[in-house]
Amino acid sequence: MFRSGAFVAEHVSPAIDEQVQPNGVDLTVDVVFDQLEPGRITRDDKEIGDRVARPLEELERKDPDKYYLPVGSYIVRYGERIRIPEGHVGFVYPRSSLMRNSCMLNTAVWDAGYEGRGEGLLQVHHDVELERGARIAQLVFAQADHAETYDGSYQGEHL
Ligand SMILES: O=c1ccn([C@H]2C[C@H](O)[C@@H](COP(=O)(O)OP(=O)(O)OP(=O)(O)O)O2)c(=O)[nH]1
Repeated sequence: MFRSGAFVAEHVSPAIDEQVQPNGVDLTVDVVFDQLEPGRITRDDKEIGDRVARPLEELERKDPDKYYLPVGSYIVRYGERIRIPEGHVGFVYPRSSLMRNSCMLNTAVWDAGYEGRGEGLLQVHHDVELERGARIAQLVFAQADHAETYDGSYQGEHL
């Protein structure tokens, strides 16, 4: 069973009223990164390629609160601290207005016990303007059995 947005909001901070939806909580964009170098995934380890935060303003359109993103792919860090409670698994979907603007957010599984400010893969298929702090995604919780809780290398990231 998927939980209500009000329940999800108890595990997301900050979560103002505007972010709380019937079935989940909207997440905002905090930082957008360009990946600079290849990463590496081996049988027993992984390495994240170097990245750099994109500037918040561009030469011709000075507005320090906005990202102007040309077609490409980017890593985004969400603005909220997220905690996945025991007995649950989290999923993040793009906000439909993002998708309707030819952009997509690719996401993975959010494990029970994880806590941090997570990341997503933003695919921009048509240039787009995103204000820092704008809502771009929605987190939902499903109830789930599990043996252990998350204890990986991303635990506590960006808190
Ligand atoms: O779109 C997502 C999905 C998950 N996470 C967070 C929550 C999740 O619990 C954690 C680790 O995800 P996963 O287990 O898929 O990553 P991994 O590459 O297997 O890392 P580890 O070896 O630490 O398990 O990353 C995100 O930030 N973004």
